[in-house]
Amino acid sequence: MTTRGFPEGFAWGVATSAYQIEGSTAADGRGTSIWDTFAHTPGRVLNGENGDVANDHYTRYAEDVALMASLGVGAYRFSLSWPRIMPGGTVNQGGLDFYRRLADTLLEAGITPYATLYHWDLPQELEDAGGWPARDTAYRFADYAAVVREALGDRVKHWFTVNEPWCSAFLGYASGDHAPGLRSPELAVRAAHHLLLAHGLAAPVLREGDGLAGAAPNLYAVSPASDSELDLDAARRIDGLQNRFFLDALLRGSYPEDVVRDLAPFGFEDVVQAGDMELIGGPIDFLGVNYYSRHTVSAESDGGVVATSPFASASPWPGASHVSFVHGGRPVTDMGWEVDPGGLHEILTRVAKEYPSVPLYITENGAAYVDTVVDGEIDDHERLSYIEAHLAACHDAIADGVPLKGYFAWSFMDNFEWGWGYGKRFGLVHVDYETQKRTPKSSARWYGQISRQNGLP
Ligand SMILES: N=[N+]=NCCCCNC(=O)[C@@H]1[C@H]2[C@H](O)[C@@H](O)[C@H](O)[C@@H](CO)[C@@H]12
Repeated sequence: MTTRGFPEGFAWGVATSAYQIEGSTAADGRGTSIWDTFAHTPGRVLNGENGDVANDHYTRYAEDVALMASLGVGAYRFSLSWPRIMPGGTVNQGGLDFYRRLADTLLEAGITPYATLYHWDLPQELEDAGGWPARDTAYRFADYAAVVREALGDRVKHWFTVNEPWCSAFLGYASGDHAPGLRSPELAVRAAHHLLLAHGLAAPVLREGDGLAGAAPNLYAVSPASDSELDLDAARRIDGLQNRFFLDALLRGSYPEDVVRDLAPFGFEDVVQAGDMELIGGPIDFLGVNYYSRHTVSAESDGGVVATSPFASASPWPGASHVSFVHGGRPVTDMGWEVDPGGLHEILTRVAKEYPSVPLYITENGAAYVDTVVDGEIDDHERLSYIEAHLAACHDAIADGVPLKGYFAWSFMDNFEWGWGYGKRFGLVHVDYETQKRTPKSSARWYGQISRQNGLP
């Protein structure tokens, strides 16, 4: 019974990424990625875990697609492994064949494929040549996009260029929490621009013919801890670095002046070259929004950071290291992230109101909670409630005029949670890593029902 229906054709999906689920990291010509290197570096990932096997999705993809179909979801957002497709800069048909098989299996099951080209697994040889701080990497990404478009464009029509460029740039090159694990704000600001330039160069390639493309930034609602001038400025800085830097560039083709000013001490002025912003702000068919939580910030001096790995990190906030993240008094998930569905409504209505109109997808939303298996069943009511509350916020946003076209739950199944390894479970489907057994949690069955009826009770 649906009392809160969603628009006809709304895409109900689940999402994953290559390094987090595929495994088979040396199969069929795959090259090394920066996450292979990072995860195999002692002290970088909790318990020394890595993606060598992960969910063994590379060999079990048909089983996983059948499970998706049985649940009733209609769309699947996955990522392509750049080092599987272009190891050493050369086209690897063995890697492309896997994604041809995966796309064909999805289409046969009536599931629409949405492919992300970059979900953090940069080929190691490109990192060795300078990584995202090096401008040339953006041009290598455009070459990769052309190969992908040519090989898979007959099967895949929906493309996301880069996933969460904020994470790749600031967790990868400033805090060191993510691969390649560097701690240089100067490199991070260069990486942020070149990830957006990569998007700007690749989007026109992916949009040729009947291709549709966008990017998938991670956006947060941001609140000051108080209405003091210092806290208001702290919130401005974090909102600028986290949200407006990416939204302004992608949707207006310019960077916010206050953020450019805050980043000037790190050499940001020298990174942007003539023509870059026209490319970055070029036409897209939709924008993905990854939303998880709200930041509540105060102007403390401890440079507090919402941890993304269990190891000590530097600040991922160049120009705002004096900021501290405070608890807003809301329930938190197993990641320590506050549950705030109102923040999703806030972000969606803000993008719709303040930026040029563009169709939106929720490309990631979900929650990690500790799951307990009882008699082979997992009753993950907290995760189900989290998703239900955020879907209600989506429904309200649509009613308020937001052109929201779909929602992808993060994640289809438990997977490798970056610096935390396998201990943080986001999946609608439970994975027993000893046996690779998949078990739908109560949230999976519930979400499949919502998908089939295209609405909430
Ligand atoms: N300071 N600080 N900040 C902490 C912010 C970390 C933000 N992490 C994400 O948004 C990642 C996104 C990713 O696409 C997916 O691959 C991850 O599995 C999920 C769950 O973690 C989310």
